[in-house]
Amino acid sequence: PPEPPDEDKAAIDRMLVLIDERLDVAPLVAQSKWNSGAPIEAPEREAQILDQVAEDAEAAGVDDAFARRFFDKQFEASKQVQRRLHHQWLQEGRSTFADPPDLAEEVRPVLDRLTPQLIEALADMQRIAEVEGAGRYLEQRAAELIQDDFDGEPRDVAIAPLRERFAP
Ligand SMILES: C=C(O[C@@H]1C=C(C(=O)O)C=C[C@H]1O)C(=O)O
Repeated sequence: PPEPPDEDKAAIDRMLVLIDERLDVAPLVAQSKWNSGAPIEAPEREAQILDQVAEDAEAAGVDDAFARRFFDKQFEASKQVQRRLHHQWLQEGRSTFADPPDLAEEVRPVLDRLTPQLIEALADMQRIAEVEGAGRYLEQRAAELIQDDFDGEPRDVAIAPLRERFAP
């Protein structure tokens, strides 16, 4: 079957690695919220990120609805990891963590640094979605580059907006 050009494969890999990096932050968020008792859902924080996304997406030529849906799914994947971990810790009767990361000072800035990189990667994905073989390559590499924690469910959620857009 046809494969995308090397350059497009590299761009897909970059996107998948960024998704994985973002998912890797979720356990830190979960730890800090476990200690503070802050809710997993932070709608005003999501809205703030989406405002930034709308601006940056326009500048990068990324379709606004695509960018919004993509980030919504990254939030959902992160919250899924957080909920699973809190559930696990509750079952274990875990007490608070000795040295949790600070959400505002340490954890959210990591996510904020990933946001513009993800938008650049989205601009590539928007173009590559039409390339023959891109969907197949995406599927294959997602399994290799993104963590399969919690039966790979957060991974599936995170890549759904790409899957929907990519040609098989
Ligand atoms: C990551 C957090 O938890 C949730 C997920 C978010 C995200 O993935 O960016 C944002 C807000 C919260 O709904 C957070 O509170 O920062």
